[in-house]
Amino acid sequence: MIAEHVSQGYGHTSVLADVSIRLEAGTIALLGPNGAGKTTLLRTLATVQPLRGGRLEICGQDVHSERLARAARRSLGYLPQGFGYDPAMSVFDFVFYGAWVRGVPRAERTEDTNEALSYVGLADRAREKMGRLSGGMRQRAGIAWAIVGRPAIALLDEPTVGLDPEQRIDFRNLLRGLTGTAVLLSTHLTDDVDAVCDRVIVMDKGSIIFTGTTKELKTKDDGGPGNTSIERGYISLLAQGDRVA
Ligand SMILES: Nc1ncnc2c1ncn2[C@@H]1O[C@H](COP(=O)(O)OP(=O)(O)OP(=O)(O)O)[C@@H](O)[C@H]1O
Repeated sequence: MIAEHVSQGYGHTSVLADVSIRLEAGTIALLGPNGAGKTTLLRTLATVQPLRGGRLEICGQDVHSERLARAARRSLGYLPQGFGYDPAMSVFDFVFYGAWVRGVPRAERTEDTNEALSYVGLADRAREKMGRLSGGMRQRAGIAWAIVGRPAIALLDEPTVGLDPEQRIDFRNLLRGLTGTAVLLSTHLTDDVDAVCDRVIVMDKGSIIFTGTTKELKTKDDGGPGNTSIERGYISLLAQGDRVA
């Protein structure tokens, strides 16, 4: 996926300005303070919100019309923050519905749903109602929704929010297994970044202020506030932005 000079907003408010990114197989963290524009960027890349400016290419196809966006969604798994679900729906039906939304061919939907449920360790809970799952299991069902049919790209908006430490470790192991998928993971938690991400994008005030490897982010550590090298590197980048502004 390639996004070039993308701008986005709501009504008269401009949120993203001149954002360019390239996603390839591997896990990329999207870090940024509240209101930086992470959700807006993920929604834009997921083609939920049409571009205001710039260009979006998904799997080699320039997505400049609703028809092309619909076709591109076949290659995209998008898990919104606090995703909605019908509590009375079974886990199987929830993920199966994800396959339908994505346009997975009818003949492959059941097998793909079972595969995604096995992947996230919920095969034995397939008949359970969504409303009866624990927070961690519900989040795993969300991941199954996002990866059913093995999309080339998975866009996950704060998937570790509300998970306890053990569930977060589980989640990281799941992500490590998603080889071949380009995963963009929005998070506030810098330990998630160190544990599973190859690359990091840092956003602030609607712009990208850093793109690089986790190792490169650590070199921004200036010994200031923060508990880990990544956290200090991240905080120092945000502070530099504030000094320039
Ligand atoms: N539907 C909307 N209508 C108007 N403004 C919005 C809407 N959604 C988001 N915004 C504004 O866009 C800006 C970016 O919000 P966004 O949710 O993309 O940031 P974020 O980095 O995901 O924040 P958080 O970490 O809190 O989820 C904020 O100023 C927000 O108030």
